[in-house]
Amino acid sequence: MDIRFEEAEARFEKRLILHPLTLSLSERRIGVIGLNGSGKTTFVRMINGLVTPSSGRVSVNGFDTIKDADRVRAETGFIFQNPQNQIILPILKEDIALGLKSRKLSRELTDAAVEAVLSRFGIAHLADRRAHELSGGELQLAALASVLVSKPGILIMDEPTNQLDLRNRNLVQFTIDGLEESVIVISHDLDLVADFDRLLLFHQGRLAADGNASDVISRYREIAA
Ligand SMILES: Nc1ncnc2c1ncn2[C@@H]1O[C@H](COP(=O)(O)OP(=O)(O)OP(=O)(O)O)[C@@H](O)[C@H]1O
Repeated sequence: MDIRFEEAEARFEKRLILHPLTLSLSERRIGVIGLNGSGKTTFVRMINGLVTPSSGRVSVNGFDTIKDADRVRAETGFIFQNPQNQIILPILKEDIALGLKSRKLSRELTDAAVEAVLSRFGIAHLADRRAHELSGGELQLAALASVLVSKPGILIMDEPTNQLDLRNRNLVQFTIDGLEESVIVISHDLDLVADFDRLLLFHQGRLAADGNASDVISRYREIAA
């Protein structure tokens, strides 16, 4: 994974939301923390091109998020804060197959890929269930399957343990820990990111700390106090 921000800033209308930022990301597990409204979601949305820089540049594995938007979307899977918004078709296996549509695979290969990704997350038994019948934790795993079926190398997750009970939260943590893909996770759940390779702390639209987890979490505790 090679993500680069070069003096990249984000504005909504004229308001500066993310101050010009220059950094490179290559670690396998990166956490993004900070107070509500500090700019975390805006930052991760700049990585997959959902938010484009109003000046400066963002690139993912050498692809510019504006000029090569399609390539950037293919490299980065995005799991939104509410996984129910991620699942479009009512039946889970059909929704997951949707992620493979652009590949124009045969029915057999599509079915095999869907089965494989559902098994990977231990939810093959939910293949024929309706998405709205799933529990929060099952839905979170289903959202992971629906994104990873198209094999993006980078996974971005916005508060993946939000609203989950302890068991499902642990399940999601265990799943993240076992992923071979690079992951960038926004979380207010500090235990989730405490052993990540690198943490970024945002505060008032600026990168306030960047480094190993214990140092950055300490800084966050000072800011929040
Ligand atoms: N589409 C938008 N239009 C205008 N302002 C926006 C938009 N999206 C976000 N903002 C503003 O940008 C700032 C940063 O928002 P952002 O969602 O990036 O914060 P966050 O750190 O992810 O917050 P939270 O922890 O509450 O999810 C906030 O003041 C927010 O109101």
